[in-house]
Amino acid sequence: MTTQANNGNAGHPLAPFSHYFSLNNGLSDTAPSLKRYLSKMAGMYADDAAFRERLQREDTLVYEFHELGVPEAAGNLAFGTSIVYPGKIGDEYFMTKGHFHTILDTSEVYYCIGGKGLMLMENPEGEWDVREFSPGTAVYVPGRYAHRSINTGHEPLITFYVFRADAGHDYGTIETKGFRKIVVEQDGRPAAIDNPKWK
Ligand SMILES: O=P(O)(O)OC[C@H]1O[C@H](O)[C@H](O)[C@@H](O)[C@@H]1O
Ligand SMILES: [Fe+2]
Repeated sequence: MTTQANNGNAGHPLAPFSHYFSLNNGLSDTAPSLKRYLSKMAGMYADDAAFRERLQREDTLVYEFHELGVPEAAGNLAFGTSIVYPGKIGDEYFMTKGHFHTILDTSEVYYCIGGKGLMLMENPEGEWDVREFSPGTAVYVPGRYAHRSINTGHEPLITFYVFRADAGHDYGTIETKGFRKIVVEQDGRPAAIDNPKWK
């Protein structure tokens, strides 16, 4: 049985609820997913020519995620699944936009259900890291770290995430500066290299 989140009364405790996500494709059949198509990611990939060429052919679905609308109140947790599809723009793997949390100090956990990939992370102090996703691996994204999921495999990368519901998403910093590193295929393997566009 699946019951929906009670979206009202921010600041009041939610009633208990449960929700279904498929272990096969990460999707829920009881709530719509938010879909991010390639056209929403202009300027984010290093190879602008490859981006334009792909977009002319098709506005590909790069990733989608379930967001249940848990009120952004202190004490609540937001959770759901995220599915990044396999593909590349030039040599750079399909990925999420990535974001800092508006409340910079708030962390997040991702648990990989399917596929293969990396979590790319960096903080304002310039420290960065990549952690591998494979089914069964949980990745802890500490507070202060911007984070981007990257699919380095040939199947959808499916993760389940949980974070403080009032954390907020800061996309502007990544949209204007980018991540310090990008992940590209080199000699058939993923490699984190300096982002030529990083400002
Ligand atoms: O927000 P993006 O960087 O586009 O990534 C998409 C989504 O990925 C994960 O599922 C996060 O937990 C969500 O909070 C996020 O919105
Ligand atoms: Fe996040």
